[in-house]
Amino acid sequence: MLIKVCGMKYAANIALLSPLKPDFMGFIFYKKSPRYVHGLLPPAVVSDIPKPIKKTGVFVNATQEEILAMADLYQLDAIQLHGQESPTLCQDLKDLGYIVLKAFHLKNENDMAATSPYEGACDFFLFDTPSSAHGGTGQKFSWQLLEAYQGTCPYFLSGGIGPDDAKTLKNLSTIQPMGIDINSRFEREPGLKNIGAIQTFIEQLELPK
Ligand SMILES: O=C(O)c1ccccc1N[C@@H]1O[C@H](COP(=O)(O)O)[C@@H](O)[C@H]1O
Repeated sequence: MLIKVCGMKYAANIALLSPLKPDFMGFIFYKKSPRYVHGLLPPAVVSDIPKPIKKTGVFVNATQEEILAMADLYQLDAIQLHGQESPTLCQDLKDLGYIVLKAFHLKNENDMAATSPYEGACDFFLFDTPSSAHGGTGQKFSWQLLEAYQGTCPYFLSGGIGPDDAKTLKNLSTIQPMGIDINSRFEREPGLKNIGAIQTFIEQLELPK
C-alpha cells in the first residue's frame, strides 16, 4: 500500500518526515487552505526532497498555466486535482510526464459515476469527503461506498484518516485502495505534522519492505 502524507508546510518538519520515506509528500497550492505553501516554503526545500519520494502539488480549479508554473518552480513529480478539473487537463498533465491524481468527493454511490470520463487520463483517483473547503477537513466518508467502485484506475483512500485507523486499514477486505493519504488528523496545527504519530501509524500498517 502506498503512503501519501499531505499538507506539509515547514522545512524542519519536512526534514523529519523524509527519512520515513512516504511514497508521496503533498503540498497545498490552494490559497484558501491554511496549509497553502507558496510564498512561505522556499521552493528549494521541496525540490531537494530525496527521491524516490514523489513531490506532489495539490490544486483546486487552477489553470494549466498556474499548475505548470508551480510544478516547474517546486520541481513537482505529481499533481493532485481537488476541484472540477476536466479529463482533458488531467490527460494534458499526464502527457507532460506528471503523475496525476484526481480527487472525487463521495456523498453516495451515484457520485462514483463521475469517475468514468477520467479513466485513462489519470494515474490514480483519490476518494475524499465532500466539503466546501475541497479537502483537508479531517472528516471521513463512508468507506463502504467504495465497494461499488467498478473502475480500473487504482485509487487512494483519503479524508480524515487518523492514527486510530491503522488496524482497520491493515485488515481491509472488501475494498482495495492502492494507497492512503493522511493529512489533518496527524497535525499539531495546520501544516505541522506529528512525525512520531506518523511513524507509529506506518509501523502499525506493517507494510512489506
Ligand atoms: O489539506 C488541505 O488544506 C486541502 C485543501 C484543499 C484541497 C485538498 C486539501 N487536502 C487534501 O484533502 C484530503 C483529505 O485531508 P484530511 O485527511 O481530511 O485532512 C487529502 O487528500 C489532502 O491531500
